[in-house]
Amino acid sequence: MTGGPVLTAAQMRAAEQAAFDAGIDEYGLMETAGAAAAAIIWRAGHKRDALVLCGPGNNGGDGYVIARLLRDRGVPVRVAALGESCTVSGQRARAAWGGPVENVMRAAPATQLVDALFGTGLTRGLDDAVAARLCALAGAAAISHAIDLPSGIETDSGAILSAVPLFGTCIALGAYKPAHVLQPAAGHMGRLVLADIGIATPATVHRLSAPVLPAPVAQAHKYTRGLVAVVAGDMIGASCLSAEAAARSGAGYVRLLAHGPVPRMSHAIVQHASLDFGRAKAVLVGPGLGRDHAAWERLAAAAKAGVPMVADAGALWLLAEKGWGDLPSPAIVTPHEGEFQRLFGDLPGSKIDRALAAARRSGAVVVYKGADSVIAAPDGRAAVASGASPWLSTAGTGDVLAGLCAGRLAVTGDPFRAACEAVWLHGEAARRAGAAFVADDLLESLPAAIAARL
Ligand SMILES: NC(=O)C1=CN([C@@H]2O[C@H](COP(=O)(O)OP(=O)(O)OC[C@H]3O[C@@H](n4cnc5c(N)ncnc54)[C@H](OP(=O)(O)O)[C@@H]3O)[C@@H](O)[C@H]2O)[C@@H](O)CC1
Ligand SMILES: Nc1ncnc2c1ncn2[C@@H]1O[C@H](COP(=O)(O)OP(=O)(O)O)[C@@H](O)[C@H]1O
Ligand SMILES: [K+]
Repeated sequence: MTGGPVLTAAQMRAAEQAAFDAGIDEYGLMETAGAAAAAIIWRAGHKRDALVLCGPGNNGGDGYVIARLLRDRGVPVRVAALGESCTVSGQRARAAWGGPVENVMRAAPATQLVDALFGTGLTRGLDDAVAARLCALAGAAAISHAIDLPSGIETDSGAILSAVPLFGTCIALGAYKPAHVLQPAAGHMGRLVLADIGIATPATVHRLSAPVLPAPVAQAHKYTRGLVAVVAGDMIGASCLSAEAAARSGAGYVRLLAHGPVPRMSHAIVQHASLDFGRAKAVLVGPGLGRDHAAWERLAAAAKAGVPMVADAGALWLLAEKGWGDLPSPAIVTPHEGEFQRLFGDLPGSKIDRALAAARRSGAVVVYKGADSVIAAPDGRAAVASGASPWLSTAGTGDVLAGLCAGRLAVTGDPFRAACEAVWLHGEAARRAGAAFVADDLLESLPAAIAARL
């Protein structure tokens, strides 16, 4: 499940250095990167007039290469720079451009804007006047491209260091960087394209991609396909949403462990008043569980059963309050921002770093939810889902995700894979549900979302 590598600035520099050590020419790599970006820009804009903004480093160097190659294709191109180039490759690229270089602050707008001011070398926000000029030029352009990153964005955290416009396209060079997939930065890129620059980019963090899901084998029966036990609590609606999602996740059997009356629900979900974990391949605790002593006893009983567990909502609150104890292995925890803070406190670094640290500390796969959801495993792997529908920000969608995690865990037995599949299916169900949906509507979309990935 690899949707493209995600490398920090330092990891990207190490990948480039390894390529140089293996004999790749430094300026040649800039030419390759510039050519890949120019081809993408050409496809979008053809011969529409273009303004390329070039910074002092190698990102600016890419800009000079792009300007030259677009000019070679007959595009009316102007270049505007922020001062001189201060890298050897950047100077060479500027010399190869050979044309006039205007001042960024005075350059007139064009139909196409290419931002090659700063990339992974940005160390601080742009001066206010430069940032305002960048926003004005991007706003005046019909087509805008950011090279590697929109200028003003911190590569490793996705923080906005100075005013950044919304770019039509961002062309990531060689690998994605955390800012391409983390908020708020990712919200400044309409479309994200990964340009191959021909170097190896080994990574343990990837962008989440569409899974390939196995259909049941010919001899399958309901127990071989995985039985999910859902521990219900007083807020029974949430427990039912989770059970319904688990029942549409590809699992063979869902048992709802509810001691009180249950509202209308799929008749395929089997109800038990007692905590019966027999044959369960995964147990889900948390949605609708509550936070009282009875809730704690139900969580403790589920943990004691030794079945692979998904803990969400009320279970996370109780774990934060009373300590982790003996959480079964494997386990998946699915905190949103507030639950994450409560469980793990103020961890340093990006959302990816924090999710990885939490996974290491807890020994569980962590699904750190939000507009950018990070799925992290204790062994250091992570996948980042960005671009999910903001309509998901409605009550109960987390219960659906927790049910999907439990269902896929029962099917696969692999917590990282299960969590990745669940997050993808959740996002895909939301995409299919359209706008202004409620959490229940996601359930309707799940079978089609699964069918599309068989
Ligand atoms: N290695 C390669 O061959 C390849 C690299 N590639 C490309 O290189 C990019 C990385 O290049 P890079 O490391 O030169 O950094 P870059 O983003 O151009 O900026 C650094 C310069 O900006 C300056 N500076 C920083 N912040 C500033 C601010 N707010 N306002 C003003 N100045 C500021 C900083 O100076 P300083 O911080 O020291 O003051 C430094 O001079 C990468 O994103 C990709 O596009 C591709 O071509 C593939 C081949
Ligand atoms: N702005 C957003 N864009 C995309 N996905 C979102 C956004 N806000 C929330 N989500 C997703 O919606 C779900 C909400 O879960 P949660 O906060 O636990 O809600 P609840 O407890 O009400 O079910 C999570 O999967 C989260 O990743
Ligand atoms: K840039």
